Amino acid sequence: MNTLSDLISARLAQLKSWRREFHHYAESGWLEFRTATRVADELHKLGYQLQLGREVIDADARMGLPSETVLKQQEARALQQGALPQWISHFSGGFCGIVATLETGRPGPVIGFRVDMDALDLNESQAEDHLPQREGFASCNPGMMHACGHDGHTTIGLGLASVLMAMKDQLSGTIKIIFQPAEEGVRGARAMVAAGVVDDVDLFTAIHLGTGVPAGELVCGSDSFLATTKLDVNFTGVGAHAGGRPEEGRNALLAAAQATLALHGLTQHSGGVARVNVGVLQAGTGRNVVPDCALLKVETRGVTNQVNDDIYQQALRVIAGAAAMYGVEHQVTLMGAARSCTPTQPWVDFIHQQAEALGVFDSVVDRKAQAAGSEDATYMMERVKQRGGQASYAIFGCDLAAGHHNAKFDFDEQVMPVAIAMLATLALNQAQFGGDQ
Ligand SMILES: O=C(O)C[C@H](NC(=O)Cc1c[nH]c2ccccc12)C(=O)O
Repeated sequence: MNTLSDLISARLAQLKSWRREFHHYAESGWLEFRTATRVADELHKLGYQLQLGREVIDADARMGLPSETVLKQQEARALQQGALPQWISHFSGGFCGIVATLETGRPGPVIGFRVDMDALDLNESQAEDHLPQREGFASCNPGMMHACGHDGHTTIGLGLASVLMAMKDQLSGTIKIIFQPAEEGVRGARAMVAAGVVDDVDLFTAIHLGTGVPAGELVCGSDSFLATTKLDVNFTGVGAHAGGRPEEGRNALLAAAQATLALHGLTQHSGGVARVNVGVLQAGTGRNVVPDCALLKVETRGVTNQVNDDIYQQALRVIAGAAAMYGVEHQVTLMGAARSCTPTQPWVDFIHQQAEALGVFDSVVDRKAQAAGSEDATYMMERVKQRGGQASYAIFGCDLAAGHHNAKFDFDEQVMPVAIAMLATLALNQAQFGGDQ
């Protein structure tokens, strides 16, 4: 009988080829058409039961969806770039989610894994010292780049699916692998939770590679995610002749500018860390026109859901106040959201103990004080916990060529087999959970 490590070794070339394909055809959030068709096809060939598109994405719970025009254009482009036509109808319109299920037929819990598939809105470096460029697999899509490692996550999900199917006679319970769109901007997970994809999951693990964790280290229960809300604000004023009749205008630019300055003062909270960022301010149309339009792209963050909710409510008051000051209309659109969430300690302990026993890590830690980012997998974790299940977020340390969200980001591909070995071990040994650890 093949051991887990033999099965993974036999797939190293396949892993590299998948990862480089996904990297080359990078697709931003809600536009993962080519990637999703390829993932669905591989999972189908492996023999997984698939739930696709609208079955796993609640249309109304999607946040930050691109326009109909962009969705159509990008789907057409994906087809030109080799998206598989037999699968595309499931994902059409921004429904690029997949859940692969393996029912072993033997009693046991439902163990769930979540990986994400989207790229960032970023141009990839074309410098020769950037390995993906040098080796010919840099993104072919302008303004879209896998600069956070989700190409690796997608590959880890497929590799895990492949080895678990090969070992299915040794598994019990049910295995569920969730491929999520639109993690960037924290837009996709809520829609999958609303569609019920984790409602039957007893043991849940989401993953990330890199994030500054050194190569050879595993963080079993990352717990440093900030709750966050992303919002677009459109101010609508009245244009007027800036010299002749300025008093007839209603200045949307000034409202947006006033709001921006006030928003950046909103980070005081006795509950702990709070953040506000206005990342984009666009306004006006011409030098001698009182600006009648302005757009702000804003995010709030907080160490707890409560802190973020409080800051968000204050932000809404500041925005409304700034609009009122200048007599302009304003409209707020929710573009994304994520929660803070603590992993459940028994599952963190189990991952820790299984990782030590696997013996492929130099260092295994429960948690790590980290740069403060956000993650919408926290929605899934919260839902699983609500139902009495176990949930955690594991980070696989690895060497990075440059930081996340940088045009020269690249990760050492050796992390992929390590992550697959770890996650497969959890699935193989989950019957031991809750017993004598
Ligand atoms: O809010 C978002 O858009 C999600 C995005 N998420 C990440 O970057 C993932 C992440 C979370 N924590 C870390 C720490 C370092 C790198 C990346 C991360 C963020 O925080 O801006």
